[in-house]
This record gives sequence, structure tokens and C-alpha cells, in this order.
Amino acid sequence: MTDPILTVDGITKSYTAEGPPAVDQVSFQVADGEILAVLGPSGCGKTTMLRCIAGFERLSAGSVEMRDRILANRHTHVPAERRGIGLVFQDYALFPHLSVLKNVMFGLRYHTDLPDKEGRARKALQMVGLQGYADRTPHHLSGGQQQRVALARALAPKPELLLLDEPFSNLDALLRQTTRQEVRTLLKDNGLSAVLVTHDQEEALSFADRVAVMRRGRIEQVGTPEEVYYQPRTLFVAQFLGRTNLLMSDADGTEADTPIGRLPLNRPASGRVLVSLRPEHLTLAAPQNVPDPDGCTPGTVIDRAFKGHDITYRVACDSSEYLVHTSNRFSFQPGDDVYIRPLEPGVVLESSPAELNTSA
Ligand SMILES: Nc1ncnc2c1ncn2[C@@H]1O[C@H](COP(=O)(O)OP(=O)(O)OP(=O)(O)O)[C@@H](O)[C@H]1O
Repeated sequence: MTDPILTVDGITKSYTAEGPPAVDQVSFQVADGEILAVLGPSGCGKTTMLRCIAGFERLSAGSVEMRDRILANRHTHVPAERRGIGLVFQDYALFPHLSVLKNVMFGLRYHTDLPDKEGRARKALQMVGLQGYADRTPHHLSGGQQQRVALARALAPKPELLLLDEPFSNLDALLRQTTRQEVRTLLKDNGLSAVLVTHDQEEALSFADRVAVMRRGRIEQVGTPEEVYYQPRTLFVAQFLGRTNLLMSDADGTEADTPIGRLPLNRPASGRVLVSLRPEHLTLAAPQNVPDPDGCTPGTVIDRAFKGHDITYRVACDSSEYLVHTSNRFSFQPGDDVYIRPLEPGVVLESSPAELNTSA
């Protein structure tokens, strides 16, 4: 990693003396200009972690550093307004009676010595493409535009780091997609570093350069979107990031016997292991197109979900069901006999097969 802008080292936050901490020994770094998404289900501690970095919560343990400056540890707690961090929340928290420009200038309230606050605020509005809206009040803007005003307010003080807490979740589906694309482009064009917290897998995968998957106060895996999606380390990550096929398998080195035949593995393993295969890593073929069924498993199509550019099939093989995601060039109907064939190595999960029923 190039020089990290943010180093979070073993931070822990307990609200109560009993029970597990809300944030439990979380460590990660954010590189200069990087967007990191922290992805996890409701209640896993994402907001608490962000509030610890922002300075709204005191740490129970660990440290937060920005560049070489300690923001928080056992002895130090730099107040939020002196951390040089910009914040954008789910509810834009704009003042309805103030103009867009005044709302953005509010972001500069601690910068008492700044000579031209209005000029700075207008530049921030320009960055988010709202220079023509300075005199309007927020309720004359769409949800996406209001969120961009909130972003301009956070950007006006020129923070070194932006923290984004579910910033797109109040927007409807289409606006959410376009707004997050615009915000990503804006962050990238300006070389800004950001931490986004979200419970939305698609948002994390499409918005971030790296994704940290969080569960029960801990980070379970950090990697590029492709790594966490295609090479999940645990059952939780495999299931939280999308649909997957879980195969109880017997591994002997780089291969395993699985319910759908012998399969190469992404890493060597031995004994009883749980193997994950995404639906798009399986394909189907009609029996007449499979002269040599070696490496294929016979099955029957149970149902299909047509999604325009692709189709997801549910296929029964013996007593198990598998999901198979194919392009719409291969079309089968419920009841069709098919062969199911893996296209990629199986991904060995660190989770024990016994966790299969207790992974929530
Ligand atoms: N101020 C508080 N006092 C006591 N417990 C809290 C407080 N804030 C959060 N918690 C608890 O800490 C845990 C983590 O909550 P947090 O809001 O950080 O999770 P989250 O992942 O952001 O969830 P969501 O996506 O639903 O906001 C939860 O069990 C929550 O009830």
C-alpha cells in the first residue's frame, strides 16, 4: 500500500460492561486516494466504528491515526471538529430555512480565520455540480441533489478524509445508482480518500476500491471487490456478498470430491471442508451436447428466473439443489434434463462445515 492516510489499529468500543463490544479490535488502513467500504448487516457496529474515527465516541482500546497524527488512543482524544475529517450521513441534515449556499457555509463554521468562506463554499458547490443552485432552499432540490449539497458541505473545509454513513440509502433505486456513480467519480477526480459504511453489497462492490466485511463488531475479510466476492474466506462472507452454492467436500490437496464431482480448489486443503461456488461459476448443457459426461453431473431444472441479460436456474442433482447463472444463450425449461459443470475452482472456506446451519 502507498502511504496510508488512515490507520485504524485494534479499535474497540464497548457501550456496556456486559456482552461483546460494539466494535471489537478492528484494524485496517486506507491508502491516499482510496475508497474503502465497510460492509455488514444491521447492528454489526459499522456506525459505531465510523463515529470512533470521526471523534464522536471515545475508544475503549486501540488507536486512530491520520498520516502521522494520533487522533485517538488511550491518552489522546482529538475533538471531532479538529480531526480534518468530513462527514456525510444518510439523512442529509440540511437546514430547511437556509439557502443551499448558507448550508454549505455551515460546514466552515469552525474555520473562523478563513477570509473567503463564501468563495470556498461556492467552489464546493461547483465540485458537486450545483453551482446554479446556491440561492435555493433544500426542499426545492431532489433527494440526490440534497445529498450532493451535504457532500459539498463536507468538502468545503477541504478534509483529508471523508466518512460516508449510508449516504445513498434515502434515495430511490435509480437515483441511488446515478448519485453514487457521480460521487465516486468526484472523489476519484479529486484524489479524495473515503470510508463508506453500508449494508448494501452492490453498493460496496461498485463504489469502493476495497471492501472490509464486518460481522459482530469484527472485520472478517478485507480485499478488492473481486477478492471478497470471488474468494470469500468464510461462510459469512460467501453468503453475505451474494448467492452461492455450498458443497460439503472431501479435500486431498489441490482437489476435492464434491457432490458435483471432483473439483480443483483455489488453495490446498485436506479432510472435510466447505467449498463455495458462485452460481456464475457453474454452467448447464443439454445431454445431447455432452458426448463425454466426465466432470459433469446430471440434474433436472426445477425453475428459472429470466433477467434479460442472463438467467438463473435452480437445478436438482440427487437430493441437493444448485443455483446456476448463465447468459441467456443457454435456455432450458423446468423439467429439462441437464448436465451441470463447474467452470472455476471451488473456494475452500475457513469455516467448518458444522457452521453451515449456524452462520447468521
Ligand atoms: N449509543 C449507544 N449505546 C448503547 N449501545 C449502542 C449505542 N449505539 C449503538 N449501540 C449498539 O452497538 C451495536 C452496533 O450498533 P451500530 O449502530 O454501530 O451498528 P450498525 O452496523 O451501524 O447498524 P445499522 O446499519 O443498523 O445502523 C448494536 O448492538 C447497537 O445496539
